[in-house]
Amino acid sequence: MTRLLRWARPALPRIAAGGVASLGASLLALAVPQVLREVVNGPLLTEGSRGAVVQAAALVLVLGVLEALLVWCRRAFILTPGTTVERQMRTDLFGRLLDLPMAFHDRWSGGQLLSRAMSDLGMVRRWLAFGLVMLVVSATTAVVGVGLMIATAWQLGLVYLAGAAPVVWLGFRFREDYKAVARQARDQAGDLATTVEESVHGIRVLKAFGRGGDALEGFARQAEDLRATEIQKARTLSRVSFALGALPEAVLAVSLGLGVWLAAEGAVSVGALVAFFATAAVVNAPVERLGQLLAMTLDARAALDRYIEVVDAPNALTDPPEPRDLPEPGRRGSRLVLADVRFRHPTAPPGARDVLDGVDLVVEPGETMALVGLTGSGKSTLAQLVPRLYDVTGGSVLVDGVDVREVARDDLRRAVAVAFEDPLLFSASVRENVLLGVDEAGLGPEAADTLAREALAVASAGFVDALPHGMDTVIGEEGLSLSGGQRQRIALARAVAARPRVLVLDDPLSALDVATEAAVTTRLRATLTGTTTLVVAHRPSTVALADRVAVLEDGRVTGVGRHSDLLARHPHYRYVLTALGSGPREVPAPGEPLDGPLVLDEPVGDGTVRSRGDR
Ligand SMILES: Nc1ncnc2c1ncn2[C@@H]1O[C@H](COP(=O)(O)OP(=O)(O)OP(=O)(O)O)[C@@H](O)[C@H]1O
Repeated sequence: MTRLLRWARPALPRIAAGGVASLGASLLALAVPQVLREVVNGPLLTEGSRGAVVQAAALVLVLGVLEALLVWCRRAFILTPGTTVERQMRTDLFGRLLDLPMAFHDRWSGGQLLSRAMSDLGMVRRWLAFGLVMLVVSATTAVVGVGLMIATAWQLGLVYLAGAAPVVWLGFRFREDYKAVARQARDQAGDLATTVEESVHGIRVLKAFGRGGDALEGFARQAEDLRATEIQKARTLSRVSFALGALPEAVLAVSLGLGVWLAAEGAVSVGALVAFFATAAVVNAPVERLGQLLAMTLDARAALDRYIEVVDAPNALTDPPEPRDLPEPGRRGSRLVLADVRFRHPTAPPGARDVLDGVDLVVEPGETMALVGLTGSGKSTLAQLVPRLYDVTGGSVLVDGVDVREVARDDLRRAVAVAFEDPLLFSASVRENVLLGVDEAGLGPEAADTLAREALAVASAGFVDALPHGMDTVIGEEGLSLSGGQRQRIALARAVAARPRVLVLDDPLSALDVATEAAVTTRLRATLTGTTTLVVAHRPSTVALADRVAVLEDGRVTGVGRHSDLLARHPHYRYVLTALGSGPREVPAPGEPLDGPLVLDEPVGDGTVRSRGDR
């Protein structure tokens, strides 16, 4: 638990003050029996003075009031620091999640991360604010109390102490048993959260395939597993709680018999006997509580372990110690070079070949290069290497001659914008979504507004004007639902608005109909002068956006050239286009066989698209 110091250090003075207050309250409780001893041995048994009894009663009252006051102080001291530590830990976790590379996020499910950020940290806070202090105070009260009991009547005190031996042994056994189930329960709760998250995310698919019942069954099974683990936890705890409750009581029964005999023999005074049992009553409560507190500590430890696993997850994709600035781009734009690039996913099975196996590609300043290859050939992977969402495992990616690993990630990602095929929009207004990659403060609200409008116009997102509040309409998960093509156009506008040096488009027009795609393509070509663009293309109409095409085959680029040239001399390119099968086919003339050759739209120099109807 010492790892918690990293976050708890600023809160330690208040926690320690709370601990001192709590300890004071417990010691005051232990002082009451000592007053009783004096009363019994003095005024009650010998002098019979009424005044002395009243004095003692007043003292007990004062001690009681002080004890209550100190308990209140403990709460006041401890309540805030726990919540502050929790907030800081949660913020650090979120910051870390944003910083960790894609390779980390590929491996971790959303539910596991969510449960670590929420319920695990809640557990740590409760332990810090209550468990830790009570554990220290209970243990100290027990030790001081037993010391007092030995001092009051040593024979009886030693009997009580002998009863502690099995308690310690039980405590160690409990620790071993409980530790494993505490961790298991937290992991299962994380899995359950993952199931909820995935099912809500994929609710459309579940409904469409009528799999709601199966999903519910699977969820119920997981929930039952979690319940069984919680029951196992409770059983383990109840065993030790029973022992911690029953053992001291049994020892007290033996002590009572022995104590009466010792008092009859005159070996201990009646006052000492009364004080011994009154102290034992005070000590028994924290001893009984120890099981609960130990369980809470082990739960908090499991929660902290899970938190630390994320916060301390290794991150190999970091900023260089001395980041370089990208040089000013040339008049025509930036040059993108992939030199002998190799890549394999960290989760790739052993023996699997590298996804990229020595890719060499040069995208000249201001040029638009389409990347074409069979499905699974590594096009998206290659595209993600440019903004450093993954790091190459060999070779290098260079923007204007500088290796992307030598540039600070924020600088690089300002220079390289990406639009993905699956456009993720945040729960925010259209305007905020479009301006995500823009330094709005530096630009001013009016210029930012104009930029957003222009970017939306380039992406042919005129539909935004018809939304209830135009650009201020909230979209995304908690806002208005948009069609796939509408979302793609907003994501494209977001990439365009960032005014990057290098634009990476991972098939961002796939959901558009051919006419809209042609309109977007034409506008993009007119806008992209001075921007170097790499576009992953799945259909010939997207290829039309490009000046040149690169063919990705077996992890290498096996051909680069104009679409028409490649079509003429690159068999794999022809095969890929045929295999994709998404290119427009010419309507066959009456009598012409239906399986005629594929006819592709061909890009012409000025960026417009001409259909090759005259084959
Ligand atoms: N996160 C990942 N972890 C492990 N392997 C992955 C991961 N992402 C992709 N792959 C594998 O890498 C290979 C290339 O995938 P990639 O998505 O780059 O292909 P692609 O050419 O873009 O395919 P498509 O045309 O279908 O979009 C595939 O074999 C895929 O299974």
